[in-house]
Amino acid sequence: MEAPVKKNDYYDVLFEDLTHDGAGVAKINGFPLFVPNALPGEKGTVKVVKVKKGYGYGRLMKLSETSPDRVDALCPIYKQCGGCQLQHVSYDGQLRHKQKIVKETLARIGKVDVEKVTVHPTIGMSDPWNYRNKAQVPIGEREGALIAGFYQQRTHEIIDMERCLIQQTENDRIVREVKAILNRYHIRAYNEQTHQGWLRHIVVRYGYQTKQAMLVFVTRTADFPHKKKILAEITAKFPNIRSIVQNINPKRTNVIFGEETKLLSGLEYIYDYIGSIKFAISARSFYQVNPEQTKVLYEKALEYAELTGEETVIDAYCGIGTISLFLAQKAKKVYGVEIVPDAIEDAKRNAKLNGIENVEFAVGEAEEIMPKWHEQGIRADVIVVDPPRKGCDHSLLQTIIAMKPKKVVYVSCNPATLARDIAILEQGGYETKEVQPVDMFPHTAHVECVALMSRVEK
Ligand SMILES: C[S@@+](CC[C@H](N)C(=O)[O-])C[C@H]1O[C@@H](n2cnc3c(N)ncnc32)[C@H](O)[C@@H]1O
Repeated sequence: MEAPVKKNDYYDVLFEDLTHDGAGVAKINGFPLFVPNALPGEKGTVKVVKVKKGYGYGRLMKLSETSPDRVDALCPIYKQCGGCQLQHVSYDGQLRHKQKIVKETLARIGKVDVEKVTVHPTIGMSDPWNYRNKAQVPIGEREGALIAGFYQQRTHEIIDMERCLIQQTENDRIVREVKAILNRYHIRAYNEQTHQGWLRHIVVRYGYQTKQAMLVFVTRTADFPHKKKILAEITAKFPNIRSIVQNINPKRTNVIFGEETKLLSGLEYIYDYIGSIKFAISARSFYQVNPEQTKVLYEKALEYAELTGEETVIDAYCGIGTISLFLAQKAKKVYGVEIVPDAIEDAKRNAKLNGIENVEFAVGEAEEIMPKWHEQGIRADVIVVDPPRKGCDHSLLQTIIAMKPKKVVYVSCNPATLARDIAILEQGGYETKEVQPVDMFPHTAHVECVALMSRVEK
C-alpha cells in the first residue's frame, strides 16, 4: 500500500498518543506519523519530513489546541539538544506517561494481565532538576577558543553550553571555569575530521552526599601542555575536586574513553554514599547517575526481596556491587556476578570499605557463571537481576528457572526487554506480583522499573 502522506507536505492532525521515546503520534488514514514535541489530545499542523514503509516522521509547525499537560520547557536549548525529550510535559504528566508506557509494554510484549498485576504510579522526585552526578562534555573550538557543550541533535556539531538544567550545578560550574582556565593557556580541542588537536572531552563526577568532585581530561595524546600551572589553578579554585585524572584516547572513535588512565592530582577515587553504604567511584566505573532516586530504586528492590537474614541472594549484572551491598545488610549471603573485571575490583573494594563480609563476587558472563554456581550446589532464595537495556540472556533466564528461587526481583531500564523476559519467567513457573516504575531520569523519556516475581508453589 502506498503511504497516504508525501514528504514536505503539510497536514492538520490530532495527536492520539505518545511513544516510549516521547514523540507524539498522529494518524493520517491509519498511517502513523511520529512528531516530537506534540502531546496526546493536541491538534496542529505538521510537515512530513520522512516517509518509511508503514510509518513516517513529521515536524510540528503549529498547535491549534494544546494539552493541559503542556508546559513551557525551561531550558533555552531544549530543542537543539534533544537530551530531554519531555520538558514540554508537566512533571506530573511525565510520571503518568511513564506508568502508562510500562503498563502498555508489559501487556503488549509480555502478555501480562495488567488488570491483575499492579503497575504502581511512577515514583518521582520532589525536585526533578539538577540531579545528574556525571557530566560528559565534548570539547570543540570556535574562533580559536574552546567550547564545551553538547552535540546538536543528529549532528556532530558542538554547541557551547553554560548550563544544563538536569545537571548538578557544581558540575556545570567546574566545566565553565576549567574551560576558562584552559583558554587562558590556549589549549587546543581535538578535531574529529583532521584527527588533530588534544582535548576531546571533560568529564566531571560528583559525590552527591560527600560533595567531592572528580575531573577527567580525555585527550588524544598522553602529553599535557602547561600541566603544572593548569592543575594548580584548578585545585586552588575548587578544593572539592579530590581527583584529577587524564584518560588517553588516541583512536578515531565516538567512544569517549580510551584504555589508559593516569592520575594527575589527588586520589584515583571520589566517595559517595547510597543510604549508609559508602562507594569509591573511579573515572570509568559504572555508577547510577541519579543518586537520590537510586536509593529509592534499591530500597524498593530490597523491600521486594523481603529478606530476614536467612537468605542466600544472587545479584546478577552487579556492576560495582551497589545492589549486592545493599542486599547484604539484610541477607545471610550475597553472590554478585558482573562481566567487567574493573567493576568487580571496585565491588570487592567497596565491600571492604564498608566491612561487609557476607558477599562474594565473580567476574564473567552471568549466563556462564550462574550455571556453575548451580552445579556447585549454591541455592538462591532470591535472584536479583539488573541487566543492560538488551535485557537478560535467554539461557540465564532458563538457569534462574532451574535454580527455583522463591523470588525474582527484576530491575530494568527498558520496559520492552523486561516484558519479554517476564513472559519467559512466567512460562517457567513464576508469577508477576507487582511492578514499580521509578523516575531515574526526569524530563527524558527513560523509565526504570522494579518488578517482583514469585515462584508459584505446586
Ligand atoms: C544496568 S547496569 C547495573 C549495574 C548495577 N546493578 C548498578 O545498579 O549499579 C548492568 C551491568 O551489567 C553488566 N553486564 C552486561 N552484560 C553482562 C553479562 N552478560 N553478564 C554479567 N554482567 C553483564 C554491565 O557491565 C553493567 O555493569
